[in-house]
Amino acid sequence: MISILDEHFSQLNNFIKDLNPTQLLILVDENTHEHCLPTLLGNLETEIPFEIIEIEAGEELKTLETAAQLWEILTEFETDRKALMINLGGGVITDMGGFIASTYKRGISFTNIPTSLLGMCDASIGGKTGIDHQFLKNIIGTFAHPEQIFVFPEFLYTLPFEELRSGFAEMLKHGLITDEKHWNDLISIKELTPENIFPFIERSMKIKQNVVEQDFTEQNIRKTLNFGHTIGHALESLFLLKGKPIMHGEAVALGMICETRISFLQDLISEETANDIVFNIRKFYPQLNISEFSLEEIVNLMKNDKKNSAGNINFSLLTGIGSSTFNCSVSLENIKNSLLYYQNLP
Ligand SMILES: NC(=O)c1ccc[n+]([C@@H]2O[C@H](COP(=O)([O-])OP(=O)(O)OC[C@H]3O[C@@H](n4cnc5c(N)ncnc54)[C@H](O)[C@@H]3O)[C@@H](O)[C@H]2O)c1
Ligand SMILES: O=C(O)C(=O)C[C@@H](O)[C@H](O)[C@H](O)COP(=O)(O)O
Ligand SMILES: [Zn+2]
Repeated sequence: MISILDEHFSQLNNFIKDLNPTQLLILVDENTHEHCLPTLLGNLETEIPFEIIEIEAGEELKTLETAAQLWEILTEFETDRKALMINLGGGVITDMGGFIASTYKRGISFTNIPTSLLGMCDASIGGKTGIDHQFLKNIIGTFAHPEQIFVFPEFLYTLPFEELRSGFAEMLKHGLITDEKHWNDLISIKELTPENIFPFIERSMKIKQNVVEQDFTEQNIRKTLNFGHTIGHALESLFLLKGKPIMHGEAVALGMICETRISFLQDLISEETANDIVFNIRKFYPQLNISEFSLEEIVNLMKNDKKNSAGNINFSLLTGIGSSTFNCSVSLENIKNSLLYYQNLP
């Protein structure tokens, strides 16, 4: 269940009262510690003992090493199975915290309080938890639902602009795969500010929740939520590997441009529609230089995509603005063409 928090965080307080956990473990990174934790603690009304666990911010820390440290901290705290983990942060914190909670002692309860736009519209919802390993995105993880998700949109006021723009890419994806009106509303935004985005956050959350409810473990339709990620994740991994990490949303925007082009090359959409989509994505995202990466490196990483089966790289593609399909096999030629197309965009 998703609740939009009131100014006193009453829904969260009631939830904790009803659950009555033995301990609260509040996971934050350095930025959410500074910008979001004071608001949470100022509103928390409970006698239940709590511990704050802070990790450094960034995708580079979404690793097995950090996970091991967190499991160790829980054993030091003598955390039992009736504890509640509260993940207060962006997608890195909710992915990592959900993974720790769902594996420690075979699973303790956790709840997500997303603080980034990407977290609110996407990462906190749907129960995909995980960490990266050997630079492969989310390659180790679980499907585990948070008890509840509590959203406080005002947290976005301290989020840096580039992070807001990163989250906006997943919102654009939601429009492209299921809802033309949502897409049109989003591309009409002139300037990416929290106020301009607020009216559309709930729609994105609902789109994600609705898809997940139909296919929690990603056997079919949930794969559409991965549009832009086959190429996006491969490039995100490569940038990470080279020590120049890009934001997840930037990678998704890049991936959506390439995979929109592939949707055209596969005769699923017209060139006019593809160009229109690419034009609108590019209004928000600067071009990334991917010329240092070879096709072979990119395709090798795609071989680890979780949508693949029997050695086939499966893409989720667009069949229009607001409609999509999945399990599409794409020739190496078309993958290459889409990357060259991106590289040569004016
Ligand atoms: N599980 C899923 O379904 C899912 C969906 C999409 C993305 N993801 C994952 O989510 C991650 C990306 O999430 P993200 O973009 O939120 O990254 P993030 O968690 O690294 O947060 C981005 C940055 O913003 C800071 N921050 C967060 N909230 C803030 C606030 N209110 N004020 C100031 N600073 C704040 C963070 O400290 C961090 O530096 C990736 O690892 C991606 O793979 C998971
Ligand atoms: O929830 C989903 O399903 C998604 O695909 C949402 C994506 O935006 C998200 O980045 C997700 O973490 C990707 O999952 P993965 O299985 O490709 O690692
Ligand atoms: Zn994503």
